[in-house]
Amino acid sequence: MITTRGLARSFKSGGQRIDAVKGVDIDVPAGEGVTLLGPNGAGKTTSFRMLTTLIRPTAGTATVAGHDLLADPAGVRRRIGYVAQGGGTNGEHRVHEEIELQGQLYGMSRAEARRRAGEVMEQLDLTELRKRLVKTLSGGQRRRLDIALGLVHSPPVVFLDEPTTGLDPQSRAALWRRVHRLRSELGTTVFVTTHYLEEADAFSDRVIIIDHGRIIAEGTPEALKAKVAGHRVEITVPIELIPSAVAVTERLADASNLFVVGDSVRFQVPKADVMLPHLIRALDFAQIPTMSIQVVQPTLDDIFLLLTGRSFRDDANSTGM
Ligand SMILES: Nc1ncnc2c1ncn2[C@@H]1O[C@H](COP(=O)(O)OP(=O)(O)OP(=O)(O)O)[C@@H](O)[C@H]1O
Repeated sequence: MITTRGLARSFKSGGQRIDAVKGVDIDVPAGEGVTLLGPNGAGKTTSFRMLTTLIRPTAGTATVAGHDLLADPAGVRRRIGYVAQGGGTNGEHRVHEEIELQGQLYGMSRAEARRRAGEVMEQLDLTELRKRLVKTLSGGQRRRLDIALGLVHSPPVVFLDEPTTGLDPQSRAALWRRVHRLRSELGTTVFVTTHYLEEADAFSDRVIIIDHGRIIAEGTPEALKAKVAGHRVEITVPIELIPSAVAVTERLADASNLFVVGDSVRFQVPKADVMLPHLIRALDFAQIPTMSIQVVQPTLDDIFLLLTGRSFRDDANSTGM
């Protein structure tokens, strides 16, 4: 459904060249739910804007829904739905009017647009809200409307750029459930961007991790996490004792991929239950008071840390997420 080869985009800004996307190869088969996961500025939106014909690539090729991105952008546009960050709805319209207008923009007759609006409102649980003014909708309801607008012309593939940003956890989970339903009932290919690791993990068939404009890993969430063998241990100590805690941990032969994240030392071990008693004794012996010791299953953050040396959360936090 989506194939790209060496897709790249640079921008010129203030006399500088910014290589936002540095040549990515992406393959998304029909019906798959794929997440493009990356920290702020990784190149997610730029990739989406290229694939939805809003900006031209500076290099590379792509086919989207059977149409060549460069040779036939109009063909691509007819076959895709794109739900941008923040959406673009008119607050003064009623929900059903907004969707019907969008349908007419895609060349439908009024009657056809009305029929399709009825269907997508049903699919996204908007029927009860059909008469409401858009400006009175909650954040979650508005995101559902944005998605309805992207689906009105029954595209086989839909691009959702950070669909859950700004929503509370409950609305986020509800939105994902609806997106899932669309996939299973209509077979729609769904390509999503997010910087929420847990959502990428829970809701994707496949995750593509992008960082500084390059794909650094991809696979099912399970396959990606399996690359981090064993358990991850995280010990929190007073910040001035971090170097001593690192030294103690490094002496434990089976600890690997050791990183300092904030006031904690994070590392992997093949078997946490075997090494924890040794670790506790060693920290005690070195007179390092531990505030907490956690043993957790690896997450996608561990993969990111392993590949980049940075914690995904720290990256996201440092840019105000
Ligand atoms: N029009 C533009 N002009 C100059 N630089 C741009 C432009 N659009 C994007 N960039 C830069 O390209 C890089 C990638 O941006 P992009 O918006 O694709 O990232 P993102 O992964 O979507 O980030 P976020 O999660 O914050 O939305 C960033 O360094 C950004 O500042």
